[in-house]
Amino acid sequence: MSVKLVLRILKCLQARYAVNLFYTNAGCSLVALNPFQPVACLYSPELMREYHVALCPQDLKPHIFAVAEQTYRNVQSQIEPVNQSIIVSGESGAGKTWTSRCLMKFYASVAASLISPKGNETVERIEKRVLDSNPVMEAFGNACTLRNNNSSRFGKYIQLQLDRFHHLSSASIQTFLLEKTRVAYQAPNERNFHIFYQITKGATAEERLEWNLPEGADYRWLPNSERNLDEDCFEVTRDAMFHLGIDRSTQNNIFKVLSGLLHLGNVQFSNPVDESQPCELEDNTKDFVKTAGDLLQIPVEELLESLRIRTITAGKQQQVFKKPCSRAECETRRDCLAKVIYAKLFEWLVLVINESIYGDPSGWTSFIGLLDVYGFEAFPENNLEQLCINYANEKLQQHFVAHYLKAQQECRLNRSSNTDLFQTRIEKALSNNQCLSRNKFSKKPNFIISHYAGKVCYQLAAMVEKNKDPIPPELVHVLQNSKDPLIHKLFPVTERNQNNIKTQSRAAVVTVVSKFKGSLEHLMQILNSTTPHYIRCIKPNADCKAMTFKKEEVLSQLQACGIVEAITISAAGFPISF
Ligand SMILES: Nc1ncnc2c1ncn2[C@@H]1O[C@H](COP(=O)(O)OP(=O)(O)OP(=O)(O)O)[C@@H](O)[C@H]1O
Repeated sequence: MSVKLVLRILKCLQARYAVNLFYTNAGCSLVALNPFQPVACLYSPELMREYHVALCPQDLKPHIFAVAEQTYRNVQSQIEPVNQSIIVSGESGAGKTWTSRCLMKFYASVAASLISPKGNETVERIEKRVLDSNPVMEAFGNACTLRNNNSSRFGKYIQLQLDRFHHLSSASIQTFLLEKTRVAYQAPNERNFHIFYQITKGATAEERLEWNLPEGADYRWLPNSERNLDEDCFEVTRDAMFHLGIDRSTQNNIFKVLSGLLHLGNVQFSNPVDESQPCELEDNTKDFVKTAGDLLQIPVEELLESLRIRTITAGKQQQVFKKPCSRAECETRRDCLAKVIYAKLFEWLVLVINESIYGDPSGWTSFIGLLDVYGFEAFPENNLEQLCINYANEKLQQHFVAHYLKAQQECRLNRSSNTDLFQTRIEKALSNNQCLSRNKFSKKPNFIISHYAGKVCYQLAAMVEKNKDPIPPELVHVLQNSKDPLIHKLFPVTERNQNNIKTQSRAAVVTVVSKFKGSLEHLMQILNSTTPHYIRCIKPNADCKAMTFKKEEVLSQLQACGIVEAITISAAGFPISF
């Protein structure tokens, strides 16, 4: 592509940014530069109205409301495909969540139903419930990272469903790939999910007593809690949960379980003197395991056994042996227990939110889908998470290219049982694929994929294990036996696994990739049946500073979101409108 054109695009974006023009049309996409400061009236109700009543919203300044209004009018026009989707993409901190929230507010305002759902004024309006899903999902699914104080650690697709009068009648939410490892591990200078800080900072004296959270107590899984963020506001989360139908007693139950996880994180093991014995508990952590057991309503002996002892069934007689776990295994089990509880809790919350905003399909005739998806990622070390994210980006880019430029790209991913075999299978499956290579100079097993946005080297170590995401059956068993009503609901005893640890361990493993691929394919089917609109969020500088535009950083993002590539493929190039 011509260097001149790239420079022209950059110059244009920079000039506009300098005079507070954050949105620019680039052909079929809207480029959204993050202002990193509040901009007066940029999202006011008056401005929403202006775009809503405009004769031709596209003639007004480029804005996300112009995209939103155009999308809404497409639905009203009833021209096939009636259903619409807005794909909001960009790297961490670029402004996807902010943009999605503003789009939801726009639709909650312009597509507000004239009467309350079910004709009952006391029932919370659907628009409010849809908006209330944001603080709840953000409290449980967002965290402060090096790149963004309020980073979404999951992908989200929300479908706003409209009735035949084009009023918002219901909605549904689908989430992808929650970064559950964060519960038990936070990178230096990063934090755990916001909700943990909200409960430790915002609980009342009475709740502190009940949840066993004394003021100023230290938790290993709660780093950097001295940093106070706007996102630490517990009351907002609680109110939103309440409006979504999660009553105070269930909330109490949730927070108690979360406190149990914090105590679990403080449990430390030490090697036993006699190796045939289970690991010992470090002296200063004995109280933590007891409190964790109390809060999770699991007898402490059972909890300790599930963390320290593996059950093996062997021989013709199917004899059951018990083998003490090593210290590292105990720690992995402790972390796994926390992750599995948190992931199930998040899944359950999404289910509750969906129930609260659900509408019978006979009540809606069209929809507008908003996809807030993590952008292309390339770190010094990349693993399964990046592979999944970049695979999703490949799919979306393919969709973008196919939709506008009718070109094709392919990138494949398989699963296997161990690192070497996996490497061999990848190489075999893709032997004729020029997009695959390997860093032969690295001692670590790896493979490189040439994505549309650049090459990424993936480390194979632990990838296969991460993909299987194994949960020791003893942990499932102990959770199924918990007396806590919420945990009981999250881990029901099914007929298949009742009292049968062996069956659980042999149960078909649904890998992370196969699950992710399945939901992605489902999503792509939906997107393919809609008219797509693209909003490409760009982070003008990595330091999140206002009024700072770094050309190289913007350029690499334009490349990563495919705008530069799209212009390259398109001989004509995209028009840029001011
Ligand atoms: N339009 C905007 N106006 C003012 N500030 C903004 C705007 N968009 C984003 N920001 C600022 O940038 C921060 C990061 O934005 P946001 O959380 O939406 O990023 P993101 O792309 O969703 O990141 P992640 O992928 O990590 O979740 C916000 O917390 C906010 O401070």
